[in-house]
Amino acid sequence: QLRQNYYANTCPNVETIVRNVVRTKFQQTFVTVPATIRLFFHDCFVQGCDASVVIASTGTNKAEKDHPDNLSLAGDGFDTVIKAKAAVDSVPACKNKVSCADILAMATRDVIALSGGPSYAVELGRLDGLSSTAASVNGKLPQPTFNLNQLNSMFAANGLSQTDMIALSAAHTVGFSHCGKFANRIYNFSVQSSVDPTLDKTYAGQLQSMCPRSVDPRIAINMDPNTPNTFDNMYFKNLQQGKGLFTSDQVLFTDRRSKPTVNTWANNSPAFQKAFISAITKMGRVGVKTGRNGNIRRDCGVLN
Ligand code: HEM
Ligand SMILES: [Ca+2]
Ligand SMILES: [Ca+2]
Repeated sequence: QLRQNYYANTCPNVETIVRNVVRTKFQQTFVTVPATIRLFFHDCFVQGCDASVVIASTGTNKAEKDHPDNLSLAGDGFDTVIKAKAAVDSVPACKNKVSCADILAMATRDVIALSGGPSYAVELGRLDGLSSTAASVNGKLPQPTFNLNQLNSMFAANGLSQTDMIALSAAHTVGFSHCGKFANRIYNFSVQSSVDPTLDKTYAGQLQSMCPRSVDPRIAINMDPNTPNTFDNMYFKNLQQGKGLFTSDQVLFTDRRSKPTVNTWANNSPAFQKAFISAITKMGRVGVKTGRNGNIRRDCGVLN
């Protein structure tokens, strides 16, 4: 059972310590923001929010982070967790008292606020997981080609509603995507149309020029063409204009079941923020480890 102020007696300043590290890192590079948010998402959807995604592979174990779906997780998310853990552990009373899973949850809350998103109280009390395997990632993370039914069923498997799924998808209001993740929408889409007809034509042209056919696979582009560095409700306004980058983004507007929610949040930022806080708080409860199912990792990248 998670709760706010979980560390009030063991490490009362933990939230300040983490926030200071995250702020410094944010000032060094904006990528800290999207990298940390996505890391939290990929952690929670595989074996629950237990920092299993942070574990490094060893000679005998291929860890989650080396599964194809996680190879594009930006290093700055991992770095944020490692640095915050070091700062927490440098306080004697706090040493080995705060889980890596909770540090990731706090850092995610902090980067969202730093980039203009809503501030919220974060629930704590997760233990770190005891295993991490690439095989366990199979089928657990959504693909950019997913339709609404596929998105809904994968989020429902984690106790999240369609409304939660739409709110959480708005995390694509910050950050980057590699060209290969949406190339199918701008080249050879179908027999009828080489470009996905749900994509705005001008935007499709811009995507083609930023991502030519044989582009260097390392090239990444902003997912929000308007406010890439602000955590705002622009994501929904973009969808209304056919500027959703992935099929899984644009479908939220093209499917009549989710369109009303997109329209509401495009016009009402406070309503979006409220829904986002509720959804990310729920996501933070997925598969939480307690008792003998977890521990406090000494090194976030290595199982104790
Ligand atoms: C709804 C289904 C989702 C799909 C299909 C999806 C898919 C993707 C893909 C393909 C990328 C680009 C990765 C790359 O090429 O580097 C991406 C990036 C990102 N995703 Fe999602 N995602 C989904 C939901 C979410 C959720 C729920 C969150 C967090 C709450 C999230 C946060 C992010 C962030 C912040 C980035 C940018 C990462 C960076 O710049 O390093 N996504 N997502
Ligand atoms: Ca996990
Ligand atoms: Ca934005």
